[in-house]
Amino acid sequence: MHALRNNFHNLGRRFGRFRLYQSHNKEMPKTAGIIVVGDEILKGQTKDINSHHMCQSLHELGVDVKQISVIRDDVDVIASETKKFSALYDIVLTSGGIGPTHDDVTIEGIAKAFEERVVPNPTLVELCKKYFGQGFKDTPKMKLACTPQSAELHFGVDKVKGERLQFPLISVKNVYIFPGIPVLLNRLFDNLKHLFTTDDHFFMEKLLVNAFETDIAPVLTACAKKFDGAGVQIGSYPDWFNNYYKVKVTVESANEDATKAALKELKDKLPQGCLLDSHKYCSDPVAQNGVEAFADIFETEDPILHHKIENSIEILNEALTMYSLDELCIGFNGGKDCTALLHLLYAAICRKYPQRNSKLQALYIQDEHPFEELEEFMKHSTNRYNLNVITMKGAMKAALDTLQSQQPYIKAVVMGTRCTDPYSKNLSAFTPTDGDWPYYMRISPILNWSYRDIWTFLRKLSLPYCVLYDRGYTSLGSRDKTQRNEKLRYTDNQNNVKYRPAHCLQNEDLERNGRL
Ligand SMILES: Cc1cc2nc3c(=O)[nH]c(=O)nc-3n(C[C@H](O)[C@H](O)[C@H](O)COP(=O)(O)O)c2cc1C
Ligand SMILES: Nc1ncnc2c1ncn2[C@@H]1O[C@H](COP(=O)(O)OP(=O)(O)OP(=O)(O)O)[C@@H](O)[C@H]1O
Ligand SMILES: [Co+2]
Ligand SMILES: [K+]
Ligand SMILES: [Mg+2]
Repeated sequence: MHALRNNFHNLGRRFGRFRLYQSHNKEMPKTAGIIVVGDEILKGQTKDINSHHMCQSLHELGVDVKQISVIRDDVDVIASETKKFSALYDIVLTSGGIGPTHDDVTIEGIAKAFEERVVPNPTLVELCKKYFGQGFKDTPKMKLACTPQSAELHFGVDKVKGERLQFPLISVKNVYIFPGIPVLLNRLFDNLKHLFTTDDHFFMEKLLVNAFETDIAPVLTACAKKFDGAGVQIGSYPDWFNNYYKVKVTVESANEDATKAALKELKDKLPQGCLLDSHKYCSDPVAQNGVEAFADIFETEDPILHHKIENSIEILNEALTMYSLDELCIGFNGGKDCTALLHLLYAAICRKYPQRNSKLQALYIQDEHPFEELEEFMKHSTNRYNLNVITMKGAMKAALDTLQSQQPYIKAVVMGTRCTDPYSKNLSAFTPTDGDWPYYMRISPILNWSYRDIWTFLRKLSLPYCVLYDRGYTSLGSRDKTQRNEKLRYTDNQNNVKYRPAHCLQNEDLERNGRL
């Protein structure tokens, strides 16, 4: 049975794309199954990243991964799963369980699947001798030199050094046995890609859709059905935190024309206006952080905001000449104003210090009852801008007092205050804190920006902002003292109460309507 299958494989290899696949004999991409072995994964003590890496790489190579199975370190379980996968898929990749200890039984399990014995492999014995010295045979290391009888060895070549890798990948029939340690697995995989390379290639297109999944499901279902025969797969992936679209729809197949046809069908059938223009959306605005880039974008469309941006950048540059990065922090609590400001400050810092190692410091005075969504957004921003967040609890004045004693080198706080904020009418770009506050220099680069300016800036650059602003909040304080803005309330045609996003607020004077 396996000899027969292997013959088909060899045939397939020889004739390129014309391969025979089990019951059907039409042209289909090569299939794969992945078996992840390890008690530690099932116990939640280790997170499996190996299958993810394999799936990514195999997909790039045109291999259709059909299944991942996570199983425990047990000879019989490994044997039965291997037998099943080996018959179902063109290739099988296993991860883990090939070390020297009692719980490493993958080799034994795979041998059992094919009714083979585990025997010393002469090449591996030689290698182990070189690596561990003569005496290794009487130690647990001997286990590393043993394989199922029909095993083949595949030596990778280190792409950088050009040398043969020390240890080979072991395969038995169509099963490739990878080590569980991620760096070893990745090294082997990346240096042995030719084993898995196919003539196929997946053609993927994506649509970013600003509509609820429930509303587009009928169109997706119809399209998936229509193009199923052509091997087109349609995926729908909601993103709860994206501010610009709700669902990413993917269209994919091994045939470029089929992919294009299905894409066109979707574009025609999805509701008007819900597709995001890919030219207007940037998925990684932080990478495009050049200060010049902002200016260009607004120059013709909004010359007034363009001028304000340039002015803000001048203030930031001045701040960066007055204070070192150690002496400076941004007051950042996830609010919209400091989100816009953070992007500007980050760009200015990247320009002044292109080679810097130090992180931008952010001061977060954490409320007793913060919004979960705001904290979530804080975490994302921390990663996105590589921030060093100094979190202080308690009332603002007291928190600043504590900051002074704990981090005495901080001298100035860059803030997203605008002159329409309470008590801020008479602030200027550099104003020390009031007499009854701990002494800091307050730097306010966006004082003269309007509410509208903030939203134009954030949305034009596709910057991520806290999702609460998409749900009717227009200004954020503590959870117990902040509500949605009633000006954004409406009832939809099914009589449900809904709120428009913050950027739709027309009358800017009502920004703080939801603040109690
Ligand atoms: C670093 C820092 C310094 C501040 N300095 C002052 C100050 O000198 N005088 C003042 O009245 N408020 C000061 N505040 C408080 C702010 O003006 C404002 O009340 C606070 O950011 C809350 O704004 P919100 O009510 O819009 O949420 C300061 C806040 C921070 C984070
Ligand atoms: N808890 C805090 N921790 C650190 N900085 C803060 C905090 N609260 C306010 N700030 C600073 O003061 C600025 C003004 O606060 P404000 O609440 O008006 O703006 P925001 O939080 O950015 O947005 P929004 O007006 O939508 O709440 C912020 O942009 C930020 O720089
Ligand atoms: Co504000
Ligand atoms: K889905
Ligand atoms: Mg706020």
